[in-house]
This record gives sequence, C-alpha cells and structure tokens, in this order.
Amino acid sequence: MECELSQLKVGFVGAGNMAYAVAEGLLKSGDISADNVTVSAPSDRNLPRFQALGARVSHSNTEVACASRLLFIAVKPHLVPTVLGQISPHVTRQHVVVSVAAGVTLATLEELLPDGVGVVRLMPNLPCVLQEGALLLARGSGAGPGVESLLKRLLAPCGLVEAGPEGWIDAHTGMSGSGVAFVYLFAEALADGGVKMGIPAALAQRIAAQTLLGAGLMLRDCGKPASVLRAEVCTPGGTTIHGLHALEKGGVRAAVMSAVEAATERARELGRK
Ligand SMILES: NC(=O)C1=CN([C@@H]2O[C@H](COP(=O)(O)OP(=O)(O)OC[C@H]3O[C@@H](n4cnc5c(N)ncnc54)[C@H](O)[C@@H]3O)[C@@H](O)[C@H]2O)C=CC1
Ligand SMILES: O=C(O)[C@@H]1CCC=N1
Repeated sequence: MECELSQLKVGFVGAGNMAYAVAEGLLKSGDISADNVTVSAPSDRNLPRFQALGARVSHSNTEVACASRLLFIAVKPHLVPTVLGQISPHVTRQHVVVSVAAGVTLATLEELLPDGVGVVRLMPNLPCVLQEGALLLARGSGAGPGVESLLKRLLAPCGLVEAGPEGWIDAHTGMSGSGVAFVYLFAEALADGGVKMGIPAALAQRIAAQTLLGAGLMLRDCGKPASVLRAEVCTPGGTTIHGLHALEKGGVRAAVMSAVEAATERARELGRK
C-alpha cells in the first residue's frame, strides 16, 4: 500500500453499526481524509450518517471497490460470498481487504478474491462507537507486517487494537464481540437486584452502568488482576463475600465460560462452508 496516508482511498461495503464505528475511528486518527472514504449499501437507510462524516456514498459495491485501496467488508457473514463475488473482478494486488464478518475465515476470503490479494480478518466490538472497543486482527499470507502496523495506527482511535493468529479470532468474537452483550445482561440483572431491594428502576439502571464503568476502568488502569481487585472489595464477614457466595452457588463462572465457548463455537460454525 504505497501511498501517502492522506491520499489513501478507503472503502466500506456495508454501512451498518460496525462500518460506522470503524469509519469514525479512522477519521479520528487524522490520517485519512473524509473525502477519500466511500461507503456502499443497497438502500439509503444507513447512508446519511456517513455523509455527515464527510464520506461519499453509493449503492454500488463495485464502485466502492474501484474507488478504494483499503477496503472494509462490513456486511453480515452470510452475504460475504455474494459481495466478494461482485467486487472480485475489480480487486487487485494493490488492494487490502479487511473483513469484520464473524466466522468468515481468511481461507474463504482468499478463495473468493484474486490470488495474492492481502486479506485481513478484523474483529471489533460495539464500544468502538465510543472509541473504547477491543479489536483483534489476523492477516492472511498476502498481507505483510506493514499492513498490520498500518491498521493498528489507523484503528487506534477505536480502542485497544491487537494482532494475533487467526485461531484466536473466533474466541475473541465469543469473548469480546459477543461478550459486550453478556456484560449488558449482567448489568440488567444487577439493576433488577437493586429494584428487588427497593431502588427505583431508572436510578438502579444508572447505578448499574456506573458500577460497570468504574469496575472496568479500575480493571484496565490499575494494573491489578480481577482476582486481586475482587478480594480488595471483600471485607471478612462483610456484605460482598456473602453476595459472591450466592453467585458461586448460581454457577456464574461456569455459565460465563460456557457463554464464551458457545459463541466461539457458533463463530466457527458460521465459518464452515
Ligand atoms: N454488531 C456487532 O456487535 C459486531 C458485528 N460484527 C460483524 O460486523 C458485520 C456487520 O454487522 P453490523 O454492522 O452489526 O450489521 P448491520 O446490520 O448494522 O449492517 C450491515 C450493513 O450491510 C448492508 N448490506 C446488506 N446487504 C448488502 C449488500 N448486498 N451489499 C452491501 N451492503 C449490504 C446493510 O444495508 C447494512 O448497512 C457482521 O458480519 C458481523 O458479524 C463484528 C463484531 C461485532
Ligand atoms: O452476534 C454476532 O454474530 C455479532 C458478532 C459479534 C457480535 N455480534
């Protein structure tokens, strides 16, 4: 990808939540110019917010492929073969194609695109929209370390960006892509517990959100593992250890591990053709 970043043409096929979160992050990096970004979707429904970012929009996926060098595929997994079938004749070795589709493997992407094209699997999560995502990427054989460095730089405003072997991507999808929803379920339950104990629902929901945010920030920024922070909250004979005992009796650890396992297995299943 031999050009000045300010000249780099970026495309998004698919204009949903993930495309928007990634596009916003790229533009926040300051390296990419909004008028070098083109986005396609079959209807106008999702396009105005991309226009508001300054991007150009289209109903033609091939137009986006032709106009771009760095091309994000951000449609639902079952649509990836159709979309790659459309754009493949317009993709060259000058392109890097980055798929965010859950489960779709590098081998499938490489098979559906011309030989030698650099492909990357990127798994973001919804908090990318607030620049607090957790993203993991894996490169195919046609994408060199320079592509990894470039993506890490461009996506840094989306949150934590790490690279790893492809074998980790489905697990990251289960743990973090889907994991966001597991945390929301916990937040709902925490607030419901507050309501059960007499706190009004709206207040309980705000307190639950702040509790998760505070706990998350401490976990990320204090340098202590979760087990240590948890122990610090537990006064001997106090309230927390009684609550934790109830959670353990409910099998919460096993349930969360099973949720990550089930979501990972589903990602693997989506990847099988
Ligand atoms: N939502 C999430 O939390 C996460 C989603 N993903 C992945 O991101 C991808 C997109 O998901 P979302 O953004 O949530 O979906 P979405 O439903 O918000 O967006 C999909 C977009 O694709 C467009 N589209 C449909 N058919 C098309 C076609 N033939 N050509 C071009 N565009 C077409 C739709 O109009 C829509 O703009 C999926 O593959 C999903 O697995 C990955 C990580 C997290
Ligand atoms: O549920 C899904 O399939 C997508 C992938 C990760 C989060 N949402």
